[in-house]
Amino acid sequence: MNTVLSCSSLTAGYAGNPVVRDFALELGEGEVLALLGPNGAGKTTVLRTLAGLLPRIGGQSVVTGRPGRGGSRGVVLVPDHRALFTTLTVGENLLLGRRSGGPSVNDILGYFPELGKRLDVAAGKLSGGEQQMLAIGRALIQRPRVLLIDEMSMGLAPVVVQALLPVVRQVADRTGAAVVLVEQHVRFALSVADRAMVLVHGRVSLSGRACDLAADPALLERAYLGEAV
Ligand SMILES: Nc1ncnc2c1ncn2[C@@H]1O[C@H](COP(=O)(O)OP(=O)(O)OP(=O)(O)O)[C@@H](O)[C@H]1O
Repeated sequence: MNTVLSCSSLTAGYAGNPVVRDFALELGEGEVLALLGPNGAGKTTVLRTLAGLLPRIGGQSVVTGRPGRGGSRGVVLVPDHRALFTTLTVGENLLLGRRSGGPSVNDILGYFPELGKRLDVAAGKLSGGEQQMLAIGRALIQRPRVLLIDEMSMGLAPVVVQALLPVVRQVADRTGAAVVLVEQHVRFALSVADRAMVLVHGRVSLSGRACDLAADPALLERAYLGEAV
């Protein structure tokens, strides 16, 4: 499998103060990683650092493969607050992310047909689930090499999350993007991910195949508590 994202000895944090230490990750084409862990563990800090929004304190983070067309180095982050232009329409929000030679608005509607009926509606008037679709759609139209999704379920009913997560799997399978998914709905996340990591107090306490972690809730619980596993 071609490696898309590789980082090693990554130290991440704020104003030179480390929050995450010695983080290492290698992700291949079309691979989905669930990055799990309790509140304050450093998951968002990892995503923001991988996206280049937060300067690295130390270590390496490299994206390989075809040159990225969206965001820094082809890495696109969908933040937990979604960061939509609420007064612009769905169509306008999508077009703002469009890159020449990249996917069209219609391509994106293939993932989210519901948005097709709402193209002229202001993003701020959409339901929470529709807003999340739009946030992911706006990331996809940038044709990410690496797609980082932070707490896609924030404020959404579990049934909505259950409907949205399979799209993440489809995106990875169809476009070859490597995906890092930060998600509090652990079971749902593990059901679409290939691999998973548990981060506690800025360090990885468990890493393995998603199916193995899903099959061993006691192991996951120990990892969340930061116990040796
Ligand atoms: N802008 C900031 N400046 C300084 N410290 C910050 C900043 N943002 C986050 N932190 C600290 O970094 C640590 C990790 O936060 P982070 O948001 O990465 O955790 P998280 O695992 O994503 O948590 P949650 O699941 O609650 O979103 C916390 O102690 C937090 O207080």
